[in-house]
Amino acid sequence: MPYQFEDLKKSCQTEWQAYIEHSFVQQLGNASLAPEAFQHYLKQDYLFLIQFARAFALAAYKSPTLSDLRQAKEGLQAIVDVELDLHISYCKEWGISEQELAELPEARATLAYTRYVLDTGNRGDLLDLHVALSPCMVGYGEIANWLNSRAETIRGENNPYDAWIAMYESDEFQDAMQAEISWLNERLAEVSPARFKELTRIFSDATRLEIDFWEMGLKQSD
Ligand SMILES: Cc1ncc(CN)c(N)n1
Repeated sequence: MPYQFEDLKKSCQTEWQAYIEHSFVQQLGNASLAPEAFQHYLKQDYLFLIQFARAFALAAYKSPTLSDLRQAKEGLQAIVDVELDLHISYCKEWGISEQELAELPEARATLAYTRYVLDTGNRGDLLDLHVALSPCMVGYGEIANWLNSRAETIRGENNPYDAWIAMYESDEFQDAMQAEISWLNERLAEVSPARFKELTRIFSDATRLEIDFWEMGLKQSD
């Protein structure tokens, strides 16, 4: 049976669920999250996105084909030209200036997660790198869908975090998520059981680091 992205999720079901349904996410959905926790998260996510852009630049370097190279270039461009600009204006709405963002130190959870992804990509090939990136690229889309499926989730102006949910449920993000799943499914269908086992380690590590990122936001730890 060829492997698929769903099999990566099944290989660490407990961790995946702990990531998607984390208290940070639940509190964001029911509008009970402390604004300070969200601001701390937003600041660190700015630093995260910068490193994430570097990971796409690494994906370009690791691309064996023109089509992979184009995909990496588009990913890099989307983060640098769109996502980071959006993030900076969103931070402004939450009282965080661009100057403050530029001077922030990285929290340990940010350092650990982003450098893990970059190191995995450096040591491995393009598939290793994409598997390390996939909890990030797929998880937030799934989180938005999960929040929307819950009766406890408050949507609209009564939830100050509504715009955050809206961003990840947008067609643009959901399409990028599906494209990533398709790319992975094509490659995973061809790997051996031994190779798949290696990839499950990477996927589970990155998922656990996403959990730590939520924890960092919730506890406002540095
Ligand atoms: C930590 C983290 N993980 C995922 C995403 C969604 N790109 C994000 N913005 N930040």
